[in-house]
Amino acid sequence: MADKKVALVTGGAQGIGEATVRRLSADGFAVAIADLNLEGAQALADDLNANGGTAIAIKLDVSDQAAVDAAVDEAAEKLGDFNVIVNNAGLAPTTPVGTVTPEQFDLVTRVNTAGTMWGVQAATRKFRELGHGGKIINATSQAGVVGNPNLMLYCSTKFAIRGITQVAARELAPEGITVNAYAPGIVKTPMMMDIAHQVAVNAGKDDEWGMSTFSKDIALGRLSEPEDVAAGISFLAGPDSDYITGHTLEVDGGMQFH
Ligand SMILES: NC(=O)C1=CN([C@@H]2O[C@H](COP(=O)(O)OP(=O)(O)OC[C@H]3O[C@@H](n4cnc5c(N)ncnc54)[C@H](O)[C@@H]3O)[C@@H](O)[C@H]2O)C=CC1
Ligand SMILES: CC(=O)C(C)=O
Repeated sequence: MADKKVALVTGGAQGIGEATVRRLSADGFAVAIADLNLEGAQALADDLNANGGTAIAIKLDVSDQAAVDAAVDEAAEKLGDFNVIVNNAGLAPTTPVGTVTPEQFDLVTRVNTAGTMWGVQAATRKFRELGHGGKIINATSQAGVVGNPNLMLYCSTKFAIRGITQVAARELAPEGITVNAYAPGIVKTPMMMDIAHQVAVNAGKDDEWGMSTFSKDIALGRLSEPEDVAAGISFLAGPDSDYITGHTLEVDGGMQFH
């Protein structure tokens, strides 16, 4: 048995994933950073290992089911246990109605929806092998709770991820496995900068204007830092959330109330 609990974070090399890796490491987890961007993941692992943490980097494309299985196996073998998966990797192209192509549909659905499903299945298999429960945490979005203009394809995957979360939560509860999701709002990451840029280009405006169009509905009056979301994920990964499953934690500064 490892002396630290073990978490794997997909898309962990930048943005919300990086903040989550840093937060879970500070919480005492050994962390596997699984990302398409191996160089970024390795640099982050090196930084954590040099500062008292325990981390490994794994090159992973979450749309490849066998690769997700192998990443979970590698994390468990090298870090000595497996307790939490954060299915965080995702793609968010701007797709006004009329612009989605079959190729784009396949790519985004394979990464966001299938990638999450492969993560849920791989973690479940590993928890069963190890003979203990665990925590599965999936990235949805405020755009998985309400439809967002210009994000039809992305929204379809983020709504689907809430469905995956609820089904898995009901099925896996008897095995001591909880399954929850987090729904960030507008977070200052490379993904969000790209969306704001695209919206600005379409309107003939600058990036600052593009980002400001997203901030007007936030009750708390500021955009989200990646660390705000990581704090919510830390709660879902830790013991204080043991009696919560099938839930979507909206970490969005109050973008919608229902
Ligand atoms: N930034 C935001 O405002 C919001 C983000 N989210 C969700 O949070 C999650 C993280 O978002 P950000 O940090 O903003 O994204 P980001 O684009 O800044 O970072 C994503 C990371 O995932 C990796 N990645 C991309 N495709 C991958 C694949 N096929 N396999 C493995 N790794 C892959 C990238 O290399 C990158 O390191 C995503 O699921 C996103 O949909 C949800 C709501 C708002
Ligand atoms: C990227 C995203 O999830 C938004 C804009 O809600």
